[in-house]
Amino acid sequence: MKLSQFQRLSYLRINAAFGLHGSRRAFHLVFPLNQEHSQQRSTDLKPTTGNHKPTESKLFSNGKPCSITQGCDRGVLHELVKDSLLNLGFTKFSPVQAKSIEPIIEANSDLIIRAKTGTGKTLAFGIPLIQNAIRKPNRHRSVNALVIAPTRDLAFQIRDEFSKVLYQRHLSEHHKGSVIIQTLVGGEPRWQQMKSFEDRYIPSIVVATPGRLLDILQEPTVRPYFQQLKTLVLDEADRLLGDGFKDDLVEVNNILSDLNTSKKGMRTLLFSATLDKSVVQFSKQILKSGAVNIDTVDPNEPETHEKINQSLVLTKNLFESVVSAIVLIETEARRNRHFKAIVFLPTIKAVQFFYEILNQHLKEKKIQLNSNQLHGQLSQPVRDRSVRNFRTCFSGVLVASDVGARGMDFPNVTNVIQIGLPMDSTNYVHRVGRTARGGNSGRAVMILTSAESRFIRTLKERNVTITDQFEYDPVVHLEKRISDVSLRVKHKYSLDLVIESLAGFTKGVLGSYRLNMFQILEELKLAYRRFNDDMTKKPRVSLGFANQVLGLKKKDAEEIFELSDAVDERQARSRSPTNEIKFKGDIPRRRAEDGTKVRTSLRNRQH
Ligand SMILES: Nc1ncnc2c1ncn2[C@@H]1O[C@H](COP(=O)(O)OP(=O)(O)OP(=O)(O)O)[C@@H](O)[C@H]1O
Repeated sequence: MKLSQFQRLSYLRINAAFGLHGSRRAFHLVFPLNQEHSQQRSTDLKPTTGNHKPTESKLFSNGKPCSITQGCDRGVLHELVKDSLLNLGFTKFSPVQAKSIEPIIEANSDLIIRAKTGTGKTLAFGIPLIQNAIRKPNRHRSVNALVIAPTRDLAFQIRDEFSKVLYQRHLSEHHKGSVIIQTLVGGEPRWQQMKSFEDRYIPSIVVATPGRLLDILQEPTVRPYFQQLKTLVLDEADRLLGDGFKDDLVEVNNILSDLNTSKKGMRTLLFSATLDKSVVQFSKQILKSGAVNIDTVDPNEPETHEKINQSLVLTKNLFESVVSAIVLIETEARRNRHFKAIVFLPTIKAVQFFYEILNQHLKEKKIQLNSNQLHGQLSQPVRDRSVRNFRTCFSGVLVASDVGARGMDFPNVTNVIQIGLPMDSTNYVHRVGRTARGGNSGRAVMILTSAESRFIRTLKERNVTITDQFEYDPVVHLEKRISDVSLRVKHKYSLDLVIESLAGFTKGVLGSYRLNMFQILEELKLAYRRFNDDMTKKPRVSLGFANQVLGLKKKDAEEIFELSDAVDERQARSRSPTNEIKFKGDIPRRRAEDGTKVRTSLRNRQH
C-alpha cells in the first residue's frame, strides 16, 4: 500500500521520535545510544554548580571530585572502605559524594542535599554510615543509623548497595559479623524483623519504610535500641515529607527525638533529586536550626539529568498511545540487543492491561524479550522477582506504576517510555531518571493524548523543556495488529476497569495540570471504542463512580458511559474464570503498599 504524502511525513515524524528513520521495512536508528556494558564503572558524572563551593571539601582536586584512593590518603575514607569501593569498580567520587561525604562525617549539623537522579546519592550517605558503623563496633547494642525510604523495593536496594561494600571479605573479617543491616518493611513477617533485636548483635543500620517502622517503634522491647541513634537519613525526602507519609514521618521523628538523650543528639540528612521550597520549608519541623543546604543543581538548570534525551509523542487517545509504545518496543527490541526499557503508566489496572497486551504481542511476533511488571498489588515475592529479573536481564521491558519511579537503580536502562500522565511534575523527573544513570546516557519518550498534553507546561517549573515533539500517525497495519491482540486480551481482562481507573486518576490531577475533564473523558471513550473495534460501545462504570468520583450528573455521565450497578458487576467479574487479575485495590485498605495511609481520594490509591 502506498502512503500519502501527509501520512509519510507523520510516519517519519513518529519514527524520528523513537529514533527511527527510513522506509517502512527498514528501521534505522538516527540517534544510536552509546551504552557500553563494560564492567568498569563510568565516572563521567558531570560536576554541577551549587551553593557549596567544591573546593570546600577535601574530596575535590582542582574543582573536580578526587579519586577514591586520594579520599583515603586525605584521611576522609577508611582504608577498608576504600578497598571495598575499588573492588567494586568505583574509581572516583561523584560530585554529590565529593560534596557531602566529608560534611556528613565531620560536621554535626543537619543537611539537606539535592543532586540529580542517578548521580550516586545512595553511597553519598552510605559511605559515612558504613564507616561510622565499622569504626565504632556495636558495643552499646544500639542502632547507629536509620535510613527511611518510601518503597520496600527501594529499601531493599539500599540494603543491598550497603551490603556490597560492607560484606566484602576483608571488611567482614574486620568487624567479625558485628555490623548488621536490617530492613523493616511491610510485606515481610513482622516477627522476623522483631527477632533481629534479640540476637547477639543487634542491627547497626536499619533501612525502613515509614509504616512498618512506626509500627515496630511502638514496641516497648524495641524502642530502647533506638536511644543512641546518631543519624537519620530520609531518602527521597520530598516524597516522605509530602502528602501520604508526612504524618507518619513527623510521628517517627517525635518518637526518636524523645528517645534520644545523647549529648550530641540525632542528626537528620535529607536527600533527593527534587526538593521544592515547600518541602524545605516543611522540613524545618523536623530539622535542627542551622541545617546546611548542599545543592549540586544550579537554580536555572533543568532538574532532569543532562544526558537524557527527552521527547514527546502526541496522540488522539489511549489506543494510539498504546500502539505507539508497542511499535517503539517492537522496533527497538529487533534493532538493539541491549534494549532495556521501563514503561510507566498511571494506574495499576493500566499497568496490568498494557503488560498483558505487550506480552501477547511479543508472543505473536515471536520476539524474545524479558518482560516483567511492577506495582503495589503484586505479592512481595513476585515483586522481588520482577525487580531481580529486570535488574539482571541484558535486554527487557519492565511495565511499572510509580512504585518503580523513584530511586530504583536498574543497570543499563536505555529507554523510559511514559504512557499518560505522572502524578506530578516531580515524578516526571524521577521517572525519566531511571535511565542515564551512573554516567550513562538514555532516551525518554512521553506519549500523551492532546487533552493530557497540557501537562507539559508544568515542566517549566522544573526548568525542563522538551524540544522534540512528534505527532502520532496511524500506521495502518500496525494499528490493525494491535487491535487484533487487544480484542483477544479483552476476553481475559476488563477494559471498563482500566478506563474507570484512568478517569479517576485524571480527576485527581485535573487541577494541577489544568486539564479539561470532558475532553479527557471523550478521549477515553474513543480509546475504548478503538480497543473494542466497535464505535458504538461505551465504557461501563457505576452511577456512583460517575457521580461521586467524577462529579458528573447522570445526564452528562450517560454521554460517555454506560451506567451500571458496579458492585454486582465487579463481583461477577472477580468470580469470572477468565479474569486473571484480582482487583484487591478496589477495596480501600488501611495502608497502601509502602505504608502510606490510604486516603479516600483516588489520587492516593493508584500505584
Ligand atoms: N562514584 C561513582 N562512580 C561511578 N558510579 C557510581 C558512583 N557512585 C555510585 N555509582 C553508581 O551510579 C548508579 C546510581 O547511583 P544511585 O542509585 O545512588 O543514584 P541516586 O542519585 O540515588 O539516584 P536517584 O535520585 O534516582 O535515587 C548506581 O548504579 C551506583 O552504583
